[in-house]
Amino acid sequence: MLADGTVLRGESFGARGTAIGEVVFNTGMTGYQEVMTDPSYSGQLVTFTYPELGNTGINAADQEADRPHVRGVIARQLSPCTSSWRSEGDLDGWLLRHGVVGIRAIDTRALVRHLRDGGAINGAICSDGTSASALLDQVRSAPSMQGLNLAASVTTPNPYHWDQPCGVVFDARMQSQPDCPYRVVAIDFGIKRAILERLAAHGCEVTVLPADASLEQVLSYKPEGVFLSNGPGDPAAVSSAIELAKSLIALPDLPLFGICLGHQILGLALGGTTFKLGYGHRGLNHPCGSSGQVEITSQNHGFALVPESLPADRVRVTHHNLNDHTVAALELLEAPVFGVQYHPEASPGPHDADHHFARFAALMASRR
Ligand SMILES: NC(=O)CC[C@H](N)C(=O)O
Repeated sequence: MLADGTVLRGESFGARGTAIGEVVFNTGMTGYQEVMTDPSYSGQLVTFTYPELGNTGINAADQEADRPHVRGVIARQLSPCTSSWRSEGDLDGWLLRHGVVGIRAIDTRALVRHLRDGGAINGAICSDGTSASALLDQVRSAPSMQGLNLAASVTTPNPYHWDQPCGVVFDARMQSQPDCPYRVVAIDFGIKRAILERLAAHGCEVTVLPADASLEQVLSYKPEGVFLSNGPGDPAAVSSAIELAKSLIALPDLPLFGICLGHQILGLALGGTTFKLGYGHRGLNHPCGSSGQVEITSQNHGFALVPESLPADRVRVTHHNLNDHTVAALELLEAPVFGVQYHPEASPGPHDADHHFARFAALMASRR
């Protein structure tokens, strides 16, 4: 049920119950497990446009966090294959174990057209017999994504260390090992594991700190570079991080790199503002670029920076999303600071944008 009263009927899978959240859609043709475990999807009911989910089961290597973070899953159909080679079992049983409510046999194409025309909207998946009128009341009283700080609910409670690249080596340009690893502090607003793996593949030894880390805490690790992670919710609501970013930008010559929510926080710290996109960018084939250079990118965001709000004398927009010309990446002219709205770590998605990690490593290398 959507907040506008639209009702679609299907069959339950995963856990039974009621899940209320923002209904969005992802157009990727691979990577359902990575999407479901990406903390940036917290609070969302994700409609998968790919018509069949579950054919590769659940695998340890595909986890972006140690549990699913989507609030609910909306599918056309589940794969009938349930063979036993899968390391952690099948999608249905995994969602059940983690209490995530799913619905299948939904006309996902009709639902996506509805969301595309009307915008992302709150909704519910319900398989516990709640009456339609009670459900609609619950959906209509659920908070809007705008103004929600969800980073606090998914960040790590304690600092931890990460220095493991993933087992797969794609291409020599996609890794580098300096004699001594770069000391990086990453602020965790809901960090994906693949980001930590890509930082490690480019020679970083990462200390991950909670979302509310102070400037003193960050500097106590003597970082050569600071990374601001992806994360769920409204970037403008993560005020402590915006203040932290302002202080980091003001330090002389410290490389700073932000991805998705981290990129939005950099823009906000530079005096910019964000707005909510109609239905967001969630998929694996978004063309981004400038000056004739295009990369195909993995995306998952519902907010974006207002281009005119960025101080033109300090900030250069280096990439635009070529579908709608929104801001896709920026750099600060006076300091080694840059952010990308899309996901260079992919997972899932194409690896075209991995060079952003190499750029961060190069900024640190040149300051040694
Ligand atoms: N993947 C992300 O970091 C998402 C950022 C933010 N929550 C948005 O939806 O725009």
